[in-house]
Amino acid sequence: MNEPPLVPYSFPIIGHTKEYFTNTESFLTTCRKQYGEIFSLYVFGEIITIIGKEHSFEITKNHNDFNFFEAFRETLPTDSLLRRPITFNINLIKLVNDRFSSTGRYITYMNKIQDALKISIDKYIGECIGQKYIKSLDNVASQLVARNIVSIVLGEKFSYDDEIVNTFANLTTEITGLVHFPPILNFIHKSLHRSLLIFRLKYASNVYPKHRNLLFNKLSLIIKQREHEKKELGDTSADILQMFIDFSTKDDIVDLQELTDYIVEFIFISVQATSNALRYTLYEYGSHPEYWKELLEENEMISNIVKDGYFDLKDIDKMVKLDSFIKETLRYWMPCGKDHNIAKLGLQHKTISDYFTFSNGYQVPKGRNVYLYVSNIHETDQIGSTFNGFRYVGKNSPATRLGDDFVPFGRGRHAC
Ligand code: HEM
Repeated sequence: MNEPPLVPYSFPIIGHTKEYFTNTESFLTTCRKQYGEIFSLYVFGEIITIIGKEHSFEITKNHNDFNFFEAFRETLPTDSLLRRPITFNINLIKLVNDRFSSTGRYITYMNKIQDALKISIDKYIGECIGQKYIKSLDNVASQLVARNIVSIVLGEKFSYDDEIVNTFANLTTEITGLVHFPPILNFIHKSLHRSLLIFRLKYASNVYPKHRNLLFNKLSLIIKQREHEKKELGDTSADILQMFIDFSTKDDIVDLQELTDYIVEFIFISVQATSNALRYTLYEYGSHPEYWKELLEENEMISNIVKDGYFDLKDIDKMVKLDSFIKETLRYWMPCGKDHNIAKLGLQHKTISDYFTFSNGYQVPKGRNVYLYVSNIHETDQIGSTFNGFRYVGKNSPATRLGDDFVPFGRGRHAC
């Protein structure tokens, strides 16, 4: 019997490295024209498979054969750093589902978020009477998001603690900065690249120990304070930190190392993606003055009817133009970011069954890394595709609604 065909793979990337890194988009489009919706490349000693829009849903709908999460755990620096069992991630996801869904308790944090935003805006931007120059939007966006997360997770009091806000803001970027270099050692053996990453993270830089020690020390103080203030704390059911403390408590003793790891992991999942989304939205806003008037009018209209100075979810739902503008930004930029080298590929998956067979008969073997060709799925790779900030107005398609053609938050069982 004939073996079903494996996904065809093209020329080694090394021969085309310059083209690949200088103009990934046109390189991938050329490959797609040549090989179709599924093709593989030989990148730094490893074969990777790339899937365009026609077959992407087969992956996202077949999470039993393709495990995003395993790949996520294998590639996130936290896996090498923390080495926690799978229950650790399950607990974390349970907490996020319970506390952060828009229908659930998220509403409890709305005022905290707005207070934290006001502090950050005053501190990093201030009054804008004339024009202002923001030196690093990247820093400002991470500080804005980090302060919110600190306020929600550790409590409002800590949103004034700049040391802790800085750690929340910088931990992910500084660590991913350390691990972003091409896996050239794959040519010798795959495990060498991984070993080098772990070495760089753990021993060759003090970035991780510095942030971790700060978190550990602050958390031990918080735990001691909580012991004293037990009665005054009252109902802690909306308290995220308490949930992390409960996960880390055995026989009435809090394992502070484990608690610190929960906070580190939470920073990884929440801060960078959100501050990237904010930064990208501001870039698009800045470069499209034609939208300013309408977006401001919508905002002013809703701000004028807000009574106690805080927006609630209903007010925010009324900002349909802003929501559409954000969704269009995410379509262009996420989940990979236009500014990265391998910008157009994202949501890495790994085959976990012996073989995965696509509807066109092609197969990928076990262990193969598969990437979604996101700009193809989002159709931003099409000639003539233009940014249309109000594309989704009146379409009943909010930024949080996922679909086969909109994957910034992933798709399927492990979607954000
Ligand atoms: C604009 C902001 C964000 C973006 C674009 C984003 C994007 C993503 C993406 C692409 C995934 C992978 C989905 C997949 O496997 O298909 C993911 C997973 C996840 N995200 Fe987000 N995320 C954002 C904000 C957040 C925040 C603020 C939190 C926490 C409060 C969070 C918690 C999670 C968790 C727990 C997972 C893992 C889900 C699972 O494996 O079941 N994300 N996110």
